[in-house]
Amino acid sequence: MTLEAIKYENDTLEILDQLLLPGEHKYIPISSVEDGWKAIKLMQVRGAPAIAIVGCLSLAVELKKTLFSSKEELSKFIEEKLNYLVTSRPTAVNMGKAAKKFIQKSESLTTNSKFTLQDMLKRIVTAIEEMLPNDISVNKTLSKYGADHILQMFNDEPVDILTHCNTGSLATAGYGTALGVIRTLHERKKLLHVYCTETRPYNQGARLTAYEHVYEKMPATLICDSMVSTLMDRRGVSAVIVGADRVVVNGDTANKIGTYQLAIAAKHHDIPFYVACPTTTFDPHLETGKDIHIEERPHEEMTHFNGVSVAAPGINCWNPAFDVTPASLITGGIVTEFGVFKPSELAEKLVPIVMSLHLEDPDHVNTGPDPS
Ligand SMILES: CSC[C@H]1O[C@H](OP(=O)(O)O)[C@H](O)[C@@H]1O
Repeated sequence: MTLEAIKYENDTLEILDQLLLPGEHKYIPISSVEDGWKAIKLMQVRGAPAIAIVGCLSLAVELKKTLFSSKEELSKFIEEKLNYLVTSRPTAVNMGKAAKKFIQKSESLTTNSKFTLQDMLKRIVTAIEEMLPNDISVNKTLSKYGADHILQMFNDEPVDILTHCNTGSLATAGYGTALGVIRTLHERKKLLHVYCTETRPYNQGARLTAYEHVYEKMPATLICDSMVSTLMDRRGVSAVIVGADRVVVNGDTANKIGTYQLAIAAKHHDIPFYVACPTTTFDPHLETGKDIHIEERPHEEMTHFNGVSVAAPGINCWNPAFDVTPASLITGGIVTEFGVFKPSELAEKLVPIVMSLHLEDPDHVNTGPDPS
């Protein structure tokens, strides 16, 4: 049983307030898109997949209690609300892709006269609700591929893994991406030890990943971000696996700040470095990582801890929430639900898959650029 970041039952949406973890385990209601936007912006819920799921479910909740007079009015409402949700956190691509997908679906249903207003509302809400089980299923599939790939590299011997930030059930619908691979290794009794970094300044590792490890009794050790190179030098790890917020066509990857230097250290120590993400985190429209918008967050996240100042008052700060790891440092591969790819394989092998995915939508009518 994993921790549950998102609860959606009987048309009611609640999220685990991750700002309070690990000290307090409290669910808060999300009753509108505005509630969803604020919770994502404040990082009460975070993690690329979870952001998209909570954002879209907040729309579903609001749709169910709003009256519309026409399909055109409904379609306009959906487009406005989804585009607003995308502004909450710009770096992760998942919310933007989900918005494109559902806006296109809404436009298709509006123009297709065989669907009534009620049909359209039901199909949009159902498609949003399906994000939850789909995410868990996709995470379990990619985790299997990732664990298989790592174990194949180490002759099926148990491995030591290093990970960064939080990519587990608190960042997704319930299983996890990089932490999903670690979970699978643990389930197969092939996880010797997992090291998690504290992940300054928001401390997703110390507060969230360590919480998941302890909750599930995984053999885990917390280290400071600054200890990574010494860990690799003095104790050694078999592989590093991290999540992603946006992977682009050449394999460059935006992920939590600190990932880039983790990859440099892994390269120096000849340790395979993996990125694990569902294809909802893959952006087929950006060729390289130089064009990825990196979110900068409030200085207080660096200068204060639980409201207590831990830095010299008045000092200037720079707080980019993410960095971009060049494809050349992702030496293990990019782990997806379609398999593990070298960064150099993405353009030829993954882009066609991702670009065709939306064609499987039964409501898809080619009314504009693909949402992938
Ligand atoms: C599967 S979560 C992906 C990604 O999201 C996290 O960022 P944040 O906590 O700011 O939302 C982190 O970069 C994870 O690797």
